Amino acid sequence: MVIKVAAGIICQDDAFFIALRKKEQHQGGLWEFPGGKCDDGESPDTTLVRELKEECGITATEYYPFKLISHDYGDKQVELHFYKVIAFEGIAEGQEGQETRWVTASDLHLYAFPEANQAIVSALLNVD
Ligand SMILES: Nc1nc2c([nH]c(=O)n2[C@H]2C[C@H](O)[C@@H](COP(=O)(O)OP(=O)(O)OP(=O)(O)O)O2)c(=O)[nH]1
Ligand SMILES: [Mg+2]
Repeated sequence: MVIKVAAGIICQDDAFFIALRKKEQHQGGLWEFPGGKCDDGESPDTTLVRELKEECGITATEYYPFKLISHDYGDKQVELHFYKVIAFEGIAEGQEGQETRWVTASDLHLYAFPEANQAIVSALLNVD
């Protein structure tokens, strides 16, 4: 079964907001763009807004689809809907005790991301 996920590449002043996945989570100990699984019948847009509120305390107001990545981790198959979030209300802060950082594109290589994110990290280096 493929797990549908929405994740937000939150952009502000040439930096991106990333969060450290908890050790006990799938792909734990690696950095991520905040987001989570779509509930049954939920659109990725709706998931994105819900998860960013829950995990980062922000309300995304302007966002657009950036890349769709399907990846098989062996134990889990995911379909990741990555969005660029270019405007939001509130201050982005980890709401679940997770470590977070604002990182420029050129510093993203200093952080270890899940395998499925490699194409995103490369695209961010080339695009912005
Ligand atoms: N959020 C997020 N998930 C990612 C990224 N890259 C990546 O491979 N994933 C994978 C890890 C997980 O298998 C899945 C997302 O699950 P999640 O743990 O964020 O889901 P959730 O927030 O609904 O968490 P939970 O309630 O199940 O704990 O997608 C990423 O950049 N952001
Ligand atoms: Mg999550």
